[in-house]
Amino acid sequence: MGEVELSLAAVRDALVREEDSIVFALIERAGRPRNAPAYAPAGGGGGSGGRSLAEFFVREAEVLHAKAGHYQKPEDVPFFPQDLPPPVFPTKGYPKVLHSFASSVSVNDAIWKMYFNELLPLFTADGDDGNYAETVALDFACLKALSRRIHIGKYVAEVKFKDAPQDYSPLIRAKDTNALMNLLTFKAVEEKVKKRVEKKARIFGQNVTSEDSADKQEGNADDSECKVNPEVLSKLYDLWVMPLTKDVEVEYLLRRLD
Ligand SMILES: C=C(O[C@@H]1C=C(C(=O)O)C=C[C@H]1O)C(=O)O
Repeated sequence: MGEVELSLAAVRDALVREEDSIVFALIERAGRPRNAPAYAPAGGGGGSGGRSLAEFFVREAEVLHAKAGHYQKPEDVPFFPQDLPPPVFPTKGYPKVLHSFASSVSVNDAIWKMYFNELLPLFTADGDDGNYAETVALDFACLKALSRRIHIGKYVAEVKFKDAPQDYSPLIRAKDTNALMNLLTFKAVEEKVKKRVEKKARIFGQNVTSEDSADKQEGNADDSECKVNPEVLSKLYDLWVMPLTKDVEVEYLLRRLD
């Protein structure tokens, strides 16, 4: 997010753009089999600290990204924030449109568990091709795209609060999590989001040849030919991405009047 003027339409546009990154990242990861050894804790020694290759990779990658100036914005949240180094180069700063605590709101632990325990088995084929280093780099791309999308929920919450402080403030003071959740939920929007990500998976994930029929170009490819099953995208959003985005919204709102 870079805009100073926030509107719900602009924030929703940002969420729509993130869908493309998520669908493409999943398509890329689905090009490899499960590769389970990349997720098994390593034996001691060898510099791994006993961690799995996946965890080792994300920790080391985040150190590099932090040095390059990443993780300054509230929607860019590291999975391992402890002891990250400061940027080595000057960063430009960003417009502060959120409450100052925004950067500390994180649901990355839940995203991490969901990704490795629930999602990976749904969209990767059983198997082991030995390409572990490539595999964990692709996992990092998936995790980053998911985390960014979900933490944009902070901006969604800020806009919703600004649009109706009289509705949100009493619920925030009463710490009424359920009522806040109901107030910020738009079921009709959620249904559209699910349909759209499913369609994106169908269109982005088809095999394109120079002889494609018009049908295929309109997204009517057979689902079994898609690189990621489109229903997995709809399920991912329904069960995890949207609920976690709303958890971010609630967590942000609960502290909005501090
Ligand atoms: C993000 C929003 O808040 C909620 C969460 C949604 C989502 O994660 O896509 C969609 C609608 C709302 O229930 C929104 O209103 O756009």
